[in-house]
Amino acid sequence: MSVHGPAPFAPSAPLKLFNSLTRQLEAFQPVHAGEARVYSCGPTVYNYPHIGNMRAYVFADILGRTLSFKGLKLTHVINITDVGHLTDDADDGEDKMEKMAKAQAQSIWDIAQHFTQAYWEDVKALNIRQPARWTIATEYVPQMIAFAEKIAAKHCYELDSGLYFDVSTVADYGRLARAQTEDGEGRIEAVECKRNAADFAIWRKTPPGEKRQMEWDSPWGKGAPGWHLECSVMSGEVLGFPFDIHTGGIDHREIHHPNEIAQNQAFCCTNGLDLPANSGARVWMHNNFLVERSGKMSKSSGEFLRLQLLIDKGYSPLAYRLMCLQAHYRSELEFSWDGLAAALTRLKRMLIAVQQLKDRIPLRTGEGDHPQDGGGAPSLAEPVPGPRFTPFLERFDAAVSDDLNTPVALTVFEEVLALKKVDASEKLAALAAMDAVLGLGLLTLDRKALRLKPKGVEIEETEIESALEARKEARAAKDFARSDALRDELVAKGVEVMDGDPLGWEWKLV
Ligand SMILES: Nc1ncnc2c1ncn2[C@@H]1O[C@H](COP(=O)(O)OP(=O)(O)OP(=O)(O)O)[C@@H](O)[C@H]1O
Ligand SMILES: [Zn+2]
Repeated sequence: MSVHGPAPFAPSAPLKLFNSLTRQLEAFQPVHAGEARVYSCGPTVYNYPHIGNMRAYVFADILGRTLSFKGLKLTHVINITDVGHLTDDADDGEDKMEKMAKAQAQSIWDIAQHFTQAYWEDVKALNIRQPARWTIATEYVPQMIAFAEKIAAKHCYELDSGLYFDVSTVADYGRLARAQTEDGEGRIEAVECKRNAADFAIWRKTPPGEKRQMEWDSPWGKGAPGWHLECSVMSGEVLGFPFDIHTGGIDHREIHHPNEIAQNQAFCCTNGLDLPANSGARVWMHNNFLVERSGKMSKSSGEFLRLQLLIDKGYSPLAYRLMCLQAHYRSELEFSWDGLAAALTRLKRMLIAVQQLKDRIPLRTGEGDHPQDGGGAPSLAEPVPGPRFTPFLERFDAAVSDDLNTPVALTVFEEVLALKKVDASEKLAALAAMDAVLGLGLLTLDRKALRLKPKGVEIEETEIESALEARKEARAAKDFARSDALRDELVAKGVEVMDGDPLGWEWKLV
């Protein structure tokens, strides 16, 4: 225990997470004491991610940050699916990657590389922390073959088109899917001779006489792994079964994750095949969809919203991050431009308040008015909020520990932001502790980052500043005709002048 100043806040609220497999909130119990091992289903890199896809990774990031906040050593893995995901999750249709490669007349490897990069750029722009490992599906094919070989005799059968998993060989198949609907699987039997409609290919053979761009030798002939096999293998390989938490979008509750679970049961079945003990992960978590008025945002539907479009229209990606945090991850979130604009305004208010607070903290040693710093410079890196902030941090902790209740956590953050007559350094420290979970980056964010220039606007910031300066002079000289003319000129160039803006933004691009 330190004798110098207050001890750092230690979150102690019990962490409860909603487990889709048991359909209840459960107290989080790490498999390995003091650790949290998390696997998130990554994108299929046949196209740009849309902002709905990115909601899944903002959610996984908040989960990871919360686990770190709770003092657990986090190992987070996100995969990149560059082979094997068919156009229909239920084992039907073409490989998404092959289809795109044909349409673009490019190699699958180039397509994969291009869209993986695009996804990583969005990850960065949204302040999503880098996972411990990105696992690329095509780098794990030998392990996939080994996994399939281990379960083949007891759980699989071979058809001309591939090696199929017999879902009747495991207990309680599809339990995860039934968590959402009781209507049964409702799948289309796409392949003749399957024993059960829900059976799925864990290895797809290359048809005779064909050559695929991505194919590997296997005991079942040349071919490619199935999408579900990939995630079972990469998660088990890197994190070890059972690991703590498996995440994905809510669509994965229907087919992808039930199939992963069936494979994991087959692979882990040392003591029978029961669920949830053999599902491979202790907790299965799913984020709900980002929807538009017309329905779920989907890549397959052609037109979709990319993060870049938001940026082109002048919205900081962090406004979208905040929009995600304003909803609970298990609620549907409807995207609207108005909603995004409101999130941006909220973010601006937060940022201005943080900046005003920072302005109150002297940066140099020896200025004497911060005795609690022991004479050193106030350190943003090692914040220690004093006891005044403990009740707030406790409420923040309770909110995020309550199945990641970010909407409530945000309001606690804003309450602290609004506190008057408190020590500025301590307040900043409390905000830093909370922002480490929210990931808005408010302590280091520059104002300019929130004043992005929409693509269509050609005016430069210096030009705006000098017009504003000239306008100030005109007003001082009571030349209101000139002041109005300057304002109108700016409006014509897409700049709205904000006279009397309490936040001091002065202008914004419209
Ligand atoms: N509209 C959405 N809102 C939230 N999460 C989504 C949405 N659509 C997909 N996801 C999730 O995004 C992640 C990445 O999905 P993936 O790249 O496999 O998309 P996809 O299934 O190919 O595309 P789509 O379903 O959009 O056509 C998955 O966890 C998926 O569940
Ligand atoms: Zn997956």
